[in-house]
Amino acid sequence: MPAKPKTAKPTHTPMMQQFLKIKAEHPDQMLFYRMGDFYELFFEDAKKASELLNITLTARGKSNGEPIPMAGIPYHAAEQYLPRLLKLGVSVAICEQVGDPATSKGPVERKVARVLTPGTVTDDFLLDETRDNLLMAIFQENDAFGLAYIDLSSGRFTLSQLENSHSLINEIERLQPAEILLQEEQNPLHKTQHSITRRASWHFDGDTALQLLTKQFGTHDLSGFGCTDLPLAIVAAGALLQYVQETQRAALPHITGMHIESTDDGIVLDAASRRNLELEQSLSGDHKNTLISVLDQTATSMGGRLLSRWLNKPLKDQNVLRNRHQSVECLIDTYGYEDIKPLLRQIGDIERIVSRIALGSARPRDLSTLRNSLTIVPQLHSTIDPIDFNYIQDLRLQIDCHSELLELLSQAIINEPPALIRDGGVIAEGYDEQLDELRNLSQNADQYLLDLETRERQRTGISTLKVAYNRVHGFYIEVSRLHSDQVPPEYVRRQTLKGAERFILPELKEFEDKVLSSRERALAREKSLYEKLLQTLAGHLQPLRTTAQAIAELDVLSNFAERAVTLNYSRPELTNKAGLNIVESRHPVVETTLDAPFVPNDLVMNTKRRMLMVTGPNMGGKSTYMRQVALLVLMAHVGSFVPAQSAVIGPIDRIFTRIGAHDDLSTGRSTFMVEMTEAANILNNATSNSLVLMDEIGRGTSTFDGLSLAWAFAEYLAIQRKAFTLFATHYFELTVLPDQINSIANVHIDAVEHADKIVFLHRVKDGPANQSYGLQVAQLAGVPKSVIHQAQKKLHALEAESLKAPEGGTLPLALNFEPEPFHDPQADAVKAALAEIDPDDLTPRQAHDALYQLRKLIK
Ligand SMILES: Nc1ncnc2c1ncn2[C@@H]1O[C@H](COP(=O)(O)OP(=O)(O)OP(=O)(O)O)[C@@H](O)[C@H]1O
Repeated sequence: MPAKPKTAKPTHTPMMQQFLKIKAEHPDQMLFYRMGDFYELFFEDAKKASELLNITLTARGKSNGEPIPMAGIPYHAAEQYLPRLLKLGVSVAICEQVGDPATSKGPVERKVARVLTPGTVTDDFLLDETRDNLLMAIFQENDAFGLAYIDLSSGRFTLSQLENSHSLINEIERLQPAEILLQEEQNPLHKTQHSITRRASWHFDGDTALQLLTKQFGTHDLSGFGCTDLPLAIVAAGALLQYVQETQRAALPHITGMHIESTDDGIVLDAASRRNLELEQSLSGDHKNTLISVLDQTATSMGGRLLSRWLNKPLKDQNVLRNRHQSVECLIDTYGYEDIKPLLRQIGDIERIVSRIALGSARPRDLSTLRNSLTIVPQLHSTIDPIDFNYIQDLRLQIDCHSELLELLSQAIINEPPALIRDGGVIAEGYDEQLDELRNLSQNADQYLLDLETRERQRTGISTLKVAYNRVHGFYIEVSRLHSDQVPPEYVRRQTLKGAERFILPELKEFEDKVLSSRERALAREKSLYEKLLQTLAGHLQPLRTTAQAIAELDVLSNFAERAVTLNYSRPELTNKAGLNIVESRHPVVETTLDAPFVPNDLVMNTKRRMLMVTGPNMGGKSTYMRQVALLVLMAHVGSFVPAQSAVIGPIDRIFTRIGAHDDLSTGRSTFMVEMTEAANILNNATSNSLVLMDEIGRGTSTFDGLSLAWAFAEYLAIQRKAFTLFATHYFELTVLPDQINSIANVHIDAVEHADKIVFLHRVKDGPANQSYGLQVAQLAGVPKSVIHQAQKKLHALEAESLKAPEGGTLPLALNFEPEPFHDPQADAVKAALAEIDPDDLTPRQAHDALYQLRKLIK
């Protein structure tokens, strides 16, 4: 909730009135109000900040008789607190003192200098270098949605139009925006964990959007961007641009156009599949044991972010993918990746630096990093030169040396500049004559003062005379009280202390003015040179950005090359012939976590073998097998090599997964409901080019219902949808399906029983499994022996009954057992022994012995 200060009343101090006026303009942001060396927060903002940041809540003055809640943070600590607030989805308005306190009547003039919101920050310390920071706007009309999103720190601006809320949720899940703009009264997201900013309806207007966008891009209309038939997306883009302009309060020269994204470009992965395949986040919620944790050894943060974008948007275009695969192969063959990597490691985040240059907020170290990075480019060129492949050579051309800029930066910025331009010391000597002169003047002051001190000591004969400086009195001459009567008449007394007296000289005063003003002038000169430098650099945004993007791509490709060599991946072959033929495939993540060797497995699917019914013991490796196929297909479609000996992959349009069961508490859906919703999506949308993973569908309900549903789903997918489906199940009844439907085949994961124990072979073989080994696995898991014993009895009874069932009725389900008490063999033995004992017949000695015997039975 935004802070709601009461309307300004005359009872407020002038400063509080000023605060309330500014706060009224920023009701949705936490207002950091600068007072001297602190940012102060008042009213609700103070309470919220104290809670979120764990800072002390105090009070200042009174409002309507009540103390005003207040909390504060030192201004230099803001960089520690701001990221925490933004991460929690809180937007902040930073209000600075702009007037001079010395000359102000009443409170010093203040203005909001910056508005920081989770989706619009671009400062290094507020961003996660490994991921894009996206601001998204959504506009809804009936069931359709216009979507626009921007990564402000790269200027990448993208639009799309979506047909239903399902696609919208998928896009949000894929993009993970830091902040979402929604029209006030629209609520297409219901409960969401993303940070939402509500905007008034008039921000979502078609005409305004058109005007704003054409003005920003300097175009007559938007036809050049190919979005004229995307009216909803344009509305969203307009609302988004308006918000960015409002929060940045600066020109946005790096936002030069928009890119239209169509869901047809890539392989569609819905939100559930994205989660199930653990691409960037494991099911337990962390980064460990995810696909990206295995695949990402990129050398630059730009490369890391590009890899993440690629993984989240696998492509269908086989030409682009072949280029990537071929590039990876060339980088391996020439060992180019080995030489490129150490060079790339020395390259900074040019992409983000360029955006900060565009926004005028680049810091001195951004410029030195840019300079140091550009210095590496010639070496990078000579490493790439021998690689004889067009695609790589095109990248080389895009990576420009920017020699002019490099020279400019080398001359302008000192080697290791300070973090901020505020105190100067950034511009190098020799860059600007005037600056050098002013600096000389102030630097030579020390020598002048030493000379003056020596001269005056000689002239007055006072050997303890000193020349010194303080902020109140400026430069002065100090003489001990003992000698104060020896000072010459032109000394003007300034201050009398206990043991000393301080004087000034007209000459000293004159010098002081000159030095101090030269310092100020040097600083002002330096700041203006810095501004000019930023402006010059801003004239080269596009070529710099092209360089950054090409470096990022080269990084990802050499990363793929290195991963392929290190992890023994091979180049996939993409064909137009439907099907998958994979030899000796492995799970890219599981294989890195095992101590034992991973057992590789083959997979053959084609138009005659569209569905594989996968059976086998629990823990046998069914889920692993199915997931590894999906991951391998996905990896091939981002340009990576794959963990297999060979892989021939036909066209794939979507990957669907229905794996695992969990309650979706945020939307109030039970495990079974989640399972059925995901299954419904698959049944409705899978095509003959889709890859579908169905893992133990139906287990969330009664056996009859579950089996019937699984059966019907399998039939529908095989006959109606003709999708390439891996269907793992424990319902053995389903293994008869291949007899009825030609395109279904049975495979099973092998296991053997050895000395009463199950041994998992993890090997996929043709045909159905002959046993499920559920009890053995339960035993392995530590289920008490008595329970296993009881289960065995039930199992035998069930099997016996099922054999008696009429022909075709293989279901051992219609059995009606009387509930039986559980038997504990130990308890039975003790009971039997006790029954044997007649207490009246025992001597004390025999009773004692009997007790010992009984005790032994329960060991
Ligand atoms: N091909 C393999 N090579 C080596 N180990 C494997 C292989 N496949 C699976 N495993 C190991 O077996 C474990 C269980 O695999 P998985 O979860 O895939 O079994 P499952 O058959 O799906 O079990 P359940 O039916 O209980 O869900 C994995 O965590 C992994 O450690």
